[in-house]
Amino acid sequence: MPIHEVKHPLIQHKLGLMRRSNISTKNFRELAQELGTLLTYEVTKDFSLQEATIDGWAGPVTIEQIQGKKVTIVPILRAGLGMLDGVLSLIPAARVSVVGQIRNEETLEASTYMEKLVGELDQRMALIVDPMVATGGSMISTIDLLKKAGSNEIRALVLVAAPEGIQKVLEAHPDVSIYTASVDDSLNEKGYILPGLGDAGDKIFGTKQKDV
Ligand SMILES: O=P(O)(O)OC[C@H]1O[C@H](OP(=O)(O)OP(=O)(O)O)[C@H](O)[C@@H]1O
Ligand SMILES: O=c1cc[nH]c(=O)[nH]1
Ligand SMILES: [Mg+2]
Repeated sequence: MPIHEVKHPLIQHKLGLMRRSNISTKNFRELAQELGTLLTYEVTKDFSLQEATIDGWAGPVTIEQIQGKKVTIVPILRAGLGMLDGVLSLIPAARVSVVGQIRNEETLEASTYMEKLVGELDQRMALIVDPMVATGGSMISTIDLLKKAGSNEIRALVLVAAPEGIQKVLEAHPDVSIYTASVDDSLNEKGYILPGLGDAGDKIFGTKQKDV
């Protein structure tokens, strides 16, 4: 299924806390990382296990391991950095491919300003992280460039997604699965998600808090 709205109580509780209008930068940042971790738990649920026999304290023991699963985490700058450490806490050996996308606040079009990808993308699952899918432009542009560079297995972890953006992403890339803490209601006239979180980048980095 390409869209997974993860209804785990911890995820819903923490997302609810992030929606408070008076939340501090510190608290917003902590919750974004924690949700990054919890969504990673969900997105890795179908990773396959292989048996291996190791030396245990009482002799040989058969254990199960995730083997041969290469992953690259792809934070979309800036706001995706706010979830990166949370994802890395569960997949510490993952390589990180950084993509910078900035949305023009007038036209709402995304443009790429940075692209630093790891090698062997055709052999890795790419996990894109960004708190928001609003119009979907930043996500589509990121998936486009990953595919051009060789990615063939892509999943996205987001905190809040608008129905309009989900539809656009899945029309453009039906093979990509999106894991989100919430499918929200709509976009406002400025392209912000309702009820949403406000401007996620500004809240994570402590830059200007504007009314959206
Ligand atoms: O779905 P879209 O309409 O493209 O909007 C979503 C994008 O907007 C935000 O980034 P922004 O461009 O504000 O950059 P920032 O992370 O540096 O604040 C957000 O983090 C997404 O990347
Ligand atoms: O609601 C939104 C939409 C785009 N970017 C954000 O940070 N928030
Ligand atoms: Mg922003």
